[in-house]
Amino acid sequence: MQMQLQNNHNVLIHLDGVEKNFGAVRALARVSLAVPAGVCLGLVGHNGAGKSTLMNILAGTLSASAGRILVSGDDVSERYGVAAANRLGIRCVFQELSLCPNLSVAENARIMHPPLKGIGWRRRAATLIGGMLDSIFPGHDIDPSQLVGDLSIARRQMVEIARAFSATDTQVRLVILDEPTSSLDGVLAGQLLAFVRNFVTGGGAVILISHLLNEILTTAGRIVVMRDGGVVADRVARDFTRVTLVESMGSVAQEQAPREQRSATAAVELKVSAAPAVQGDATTLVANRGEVIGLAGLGGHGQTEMLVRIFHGQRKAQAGVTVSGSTAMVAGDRQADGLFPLWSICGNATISSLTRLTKGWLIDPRAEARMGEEWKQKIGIRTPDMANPILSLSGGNQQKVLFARALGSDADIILMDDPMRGVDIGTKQEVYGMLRQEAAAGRTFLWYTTEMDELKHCDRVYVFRNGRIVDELSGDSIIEERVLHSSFEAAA
Ligand SMILES: Nc1ncnc2c1ncn2[C@@H]1O[C@H](COP(=O)(O)OP(=O)(O)OP(=O)(O)O)[C@@H](O)[C@H]1O
Repeated sequence: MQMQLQNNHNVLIHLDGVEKNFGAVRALARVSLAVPAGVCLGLVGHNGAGKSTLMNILAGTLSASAGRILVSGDDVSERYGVAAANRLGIRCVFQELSLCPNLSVAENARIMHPPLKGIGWRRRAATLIGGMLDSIFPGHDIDPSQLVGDLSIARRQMVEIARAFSATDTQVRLVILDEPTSSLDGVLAGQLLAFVRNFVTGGGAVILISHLLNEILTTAGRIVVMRDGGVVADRVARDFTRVTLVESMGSVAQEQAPREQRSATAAVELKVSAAPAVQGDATTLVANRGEVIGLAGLGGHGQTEMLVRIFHGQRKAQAGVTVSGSTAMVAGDRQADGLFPLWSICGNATISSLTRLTKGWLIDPRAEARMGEEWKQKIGIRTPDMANPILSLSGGNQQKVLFARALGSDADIILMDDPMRGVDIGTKQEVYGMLRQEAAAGRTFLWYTTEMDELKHCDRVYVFRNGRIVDELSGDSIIEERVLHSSFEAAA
């Protein structure tokens, strides 16, 4: 099989028996992978399975501890790195976005394209990136002269993707997309996946990493499944169903039952009442004790601002916002708003519970470690030691820590800003169960999600458009068509 792959001219690059260790952690154990041209290769696996590590080796940003890298049958392991990958036309869109926030969109494009120099380079860089944004995301509203730091996380992700596909002197042959749609709403994700299908039809190669299995099943021609640092399946996509894919990842496919209706006789206790700053009519978002309230609509239409308004409303009076109880927030942009990058995993998980963990004037380190350990087990944080740095965790495991921080706190109201970004399917199912239990015990959740499937866990859903609430759905009316209809119709 391996010989076959090496001799196959269609194979762009071949990793053979690649290993990677981070201290005592074996991230990759003898992984072999052939990347063919003209194919979208789907790469799936649980959080911490080794997907990003493998892609970093392919992109040249990490070197393997052992194993070989073959290009057109030649062993290039000794001289492989970022420069070699660039020469080969291999690009990577990393999970943690890598744009410089203090530079404009065009200037960020220039960093990847040294040929854009001399008089007028800024204009040419703007034309290059603007053109690629138009091709991938028709109708986008990103101006190449905008500062990246001023863009929402979704727009940053779009720029990063467009930059990876744009070419000057080297033809783009392989683009690695590590959870590219994690911050995009359904419409933008659809545009990207359509572009990917076109790109591979034209002979390019894409490796698509995603925890959204529908994306993988509808876009990939071949699917590779990783588990615990190894490849456990590598087959044509049509050989998989959603159920067999989940099973090969080591999880059990559970049909998501819709949330049970709350009893009509349950006592109603208002926890949050809030109107968007630009609402302009009497519509108000209302959340009662024990309710799970969804915030939906196209990305960037005021949902995050609403959550932030409620979060601040608990601390400082704000017009149109009433909050009865304490709040905790699970941030959507974990890099910018969520994590303390220099702290340990345990420190990050327990920071919102310090009052409970303090003895006298000091934090009790044993109580803190106990709480960290408890959440490690409860939510499955994959690490040998909770005292390790937070950045030693895979992206999805970092996100689990943010959940642990909020759910482990005493807050009555949990605000969640698209909180399942990068979380694997097995963990998601456990978290949904936890949310139901916590809601039944009296906690209130306000949950902005870009995943339609998650709305069925909500009691009521508010659809946002242009910063305003344009629809309120409950029970059987929480269906995708209705959400999409409201998201678009209201614009007319
Ligand atoms: N810099 C690092 N230091 C220590 N351990 C690391 C480092 N980077 C990754 N690891 C470990 O390597 C393993 C694989 O991580 P990797 O990021 O490749 O997983 P992944 O499959 O991409 O997960 P996710 O779906 O959460 O993104 C994990 O156990 C992770 O904790």
